[in-house]
Parts: sequence; C-alpha cells; structure tokens
Amino acid sequence: MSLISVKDLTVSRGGMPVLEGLNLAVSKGEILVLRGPNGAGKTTLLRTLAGLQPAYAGGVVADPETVAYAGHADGLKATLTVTENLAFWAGVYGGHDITPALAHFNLESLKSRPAGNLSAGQKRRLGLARLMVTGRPVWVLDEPTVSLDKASVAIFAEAVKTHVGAGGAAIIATHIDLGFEETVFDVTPYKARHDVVRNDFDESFDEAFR
Ligand SMILES: Nc1ncnc2c1ncn2[C@@H]1O[C@H](COP(=O)(O)OP(=O)(O)OP(=O)(O)O)[C@@H](O)[C@H]1O
Repeated sequence: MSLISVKDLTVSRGGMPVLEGLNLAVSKGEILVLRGPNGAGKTTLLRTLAGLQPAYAGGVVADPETVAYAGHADGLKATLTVTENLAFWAGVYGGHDITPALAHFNLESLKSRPAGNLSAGQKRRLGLARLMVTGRPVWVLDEPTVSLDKASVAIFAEAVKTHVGAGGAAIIATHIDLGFEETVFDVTPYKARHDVVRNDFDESFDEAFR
C-alpha cells in the first residue's frame, strides 16, 4: 500500500495550472526523484504534496502527519541554537530524540551556536537534520543539496537511505545524481496547456518592451 498517492492531480501557481494529469504513488522503501527543467513545476508539485498549498484539481491521498517537508527556506529560528532548533521541532512533531540527528549531520560541535550564525551549508545540514526528528514517513525535499559540500551531500544521501531502509520513503527534486536506487519521474510531459504562453514569456523579452 502506498504512503502517499495522487490521482489526476493538477497543481497551480498564482491561480494558473502548472502541471496537470499527474498520477503517482510512493510506497515504503521507495525514493522518487523529480526531474524537469527550471520552472517546470517541481516545487509547485512538492508543496502540494506537502499540503502547503491546495490542489487545483484532483487530490493527494495520505494519512495525516505523513509528510516532512524541506524546501528552499530552511525554516530555522535564527536566535535559537542548533540544539534548541532541533528540540523545538522534535516538540512540534512529538518528542523524537535529537541526539541521532545531531550526530548524523555532524552538528555536535555547533550545537550551542545560534542558527543565524551558521554558514549556508551548516544551516542546510540543520534543516535536513530536522527531518530525522519529525518521525514522519515521507520526506518531501526540494533541492536538498544546495549549499552542501561533497562530504555533506554523502551524509545527506546516507540519511535518506537509512530512512527508506527503515520503511520510510522520499520524494526529491534534484538535478544531481545522489546514487540512489530511485524511480525517476520527469514532470515535463505534464506541463499544463494553459501555462504555455506565460512560461514562454521570458523576462528579457519583457524588459525590451517596457
Ligand atoms: N508566486 C508565483 N506566481 C505565479 N507563478 C509562479 C510563482 N512562483 C513560481 N511561478 C511559476 O510557476 C512555474 C513553476 O515553478 P516551480 O518553482 O514549481 O518550478 P521548478 O520546476 O521547481 O523550477 P526550478 O527547477 O527552477 O526550481 C514557473 O513557471 C514559475 O515561473
């Protein structure tokens, strides 16, 4: 049985359909990697899967409290320390131990540092460590490796493998090969017809005619 599925889903941005006719399902142990060019609609789809925006048509089927989402913004509290941030999220999600997350993402030496004083890559590591304290089965991740160095990418990939190996699942938009045994879902063929004109109208063209 799938942990999350969508049937004939249309997702939208600014009230306009971006992708339509989407059918997909993810079960325990599976990693689904979303591909498609910039602006294709991957973020829009992920945000809809995570329940951060409503579906335009069709729907997402998942039990409540299924998805943990990590998007472009890290969602960190700048004045709280690394430990306090993780403890905060553990509290929100139901009290999971933060020790393995601190250890796995090499955050122990930074644990008393306010999140606002971390480097971009360290912030990203903390944002991803947050996933481990949620206890949620489906990790929905939008370009999770941005700002990460090679070693941190490997640490992140290991966390995902461990999570899915323990019966979780992940849906990830990424342009890089993370070495997973994954199912690839290219969103390109699902581009909504209504979106064609708007997407083809690029900014330089716009500038030239102001
Ligand atoms: N706030 C907004 N209002 C209207 N349209 C938007 C808004 N944000 C994004 N879009 C448009 O929606 C479409 C889908 O964007 P989305 O961010 O989902 O693409 P993406 O596949 O994640 O791109 P990337 O690979 O660049 O991150 C794009 O054409 C984009 O320009």
